[in-house]
Amino acid sequence: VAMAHLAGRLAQRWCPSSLQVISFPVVQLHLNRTAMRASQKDFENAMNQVKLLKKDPGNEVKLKLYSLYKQATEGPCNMPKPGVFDLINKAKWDAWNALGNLPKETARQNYVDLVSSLSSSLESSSQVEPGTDRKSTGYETLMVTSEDGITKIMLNRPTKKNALNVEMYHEIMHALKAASKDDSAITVLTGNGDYYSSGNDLTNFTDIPPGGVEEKAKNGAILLREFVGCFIDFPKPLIALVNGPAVGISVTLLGLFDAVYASDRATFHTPFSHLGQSPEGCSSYTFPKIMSPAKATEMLVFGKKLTAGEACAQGLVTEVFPDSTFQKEVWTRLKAFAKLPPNAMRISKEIIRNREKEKLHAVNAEECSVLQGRWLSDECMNAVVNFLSRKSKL
Ligand SMILES: CCCCCCCCCC/C=C\CC(=O)SCCNC(=O)CCNC(=O)[C@H](O)C(C)(C)COP(=O)(O)OP(=O)(O)OC[C@H]1O[C@@H](n2cnc3c(N)ncnc32)[C@H](O)[C@@H]1OP(=O)(O)O
Repeated sequence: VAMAHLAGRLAQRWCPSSLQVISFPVVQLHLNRTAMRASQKDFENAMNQVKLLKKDPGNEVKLKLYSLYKQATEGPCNMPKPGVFDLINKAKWDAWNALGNLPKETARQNYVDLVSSLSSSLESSSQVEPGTDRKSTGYETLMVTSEDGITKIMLNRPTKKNALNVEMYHEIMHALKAASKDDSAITVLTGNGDYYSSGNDLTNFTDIPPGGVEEKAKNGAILLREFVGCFIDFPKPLIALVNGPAVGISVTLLGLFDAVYASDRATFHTPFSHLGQSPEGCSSYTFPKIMSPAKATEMLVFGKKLTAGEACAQGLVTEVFPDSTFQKEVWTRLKAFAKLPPNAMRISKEIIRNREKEKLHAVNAEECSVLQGRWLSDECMNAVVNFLSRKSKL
């Protein structure tokens, strides 16, 4: 009740038609002109574009804009944390602080990318006919952009370390289906902020439907099976850019990608036993094949966390880059890949992957059915309650 009350107060303060939160970084603009680099002009243009947005992009996006602006202009957050009752400033502080040591240049680039995706999605969503699926143009939990033959799907809940809530599962499926049909040659999945993803959002376990926990677990297994199925069936080269730590399902899915590039800040952690759960994303099959059964056991059963270098040595990661040059180096490479003949790439992927597809779907079905049982276990319920009560979320 207290949380709902706080959320209500927050919404009331942030829902006026003006872009209250957005206007904050704009009026506080103090550009350090000596530190200008190539993208400074894009950054300034993006700030101007923000002022011209016709639709309110929502609080989550406004916080993101705010935090990227602060990171890009001032660097990592070193302000004292506002008190718990100073809701707006605390939310802003949290968003900024969540960016950790993200380099100023990357923050500036992310700000520009975010504004560009907002401008196109909010403009075109105002043109769609009534009844058209809004998610084909605007996403709540993702930033999807397409240029230079590359569709980029960016997980965009940085203040929650890009944890996958139910909406995000649906939006990723939607974005993958759209990417499989668009005219891009390759598709990239990455994370916004300091994390790639912290895996399944543990609050997914909290809203219990009238049918009780059994119904919840059954629906979860159906959703998970469909979600992983989209990765198994994805027809174009699918590349993960692991920009920071990855946990749980965001790690296991990597076995279904065609290439995995990682920053040296990334770590790979699948604490399934700690959570009373079991492997998914076909990892019970792909990981032993990729890295040997014993190494897979260390990760999937004992929850050993790997560094990017270790994950690369074990074949889960294709190549590791220093964080400071990660974005520049991988995007140069991806742009070159995207110029290759797209049909040849599809066909080559098909011949590499297709003979495994049936097996992967069978593994996926089995893993989901086992997990459905795990979600009802005391071990799992206790682990979720422990995480959520860590900061009095329950
Ligand atoms: C039964 C129905 C299910 C329906 C769904 C079906 C599909 C499920 C399929 C997959 C099942 C499981 C696979 C997995 O992915 S298991 C792995 C789950 N993830 C975790 O256990 C990670 C939990 N998070 C953490 O341990 C830490 O947050 C962190 C990632 C190590 C970061 O620590 P930090 O100290 O740097 O930051 P922190 O303050 O904790 O986090 C910032 C805010 O983000 C929230 N948050 C982070 N991760 C999650 C998460 N996975 N779920 C929910 N919330 C998360 C965190 O609570 C903070 O929020 P706030 O600022 O306090 O509000």
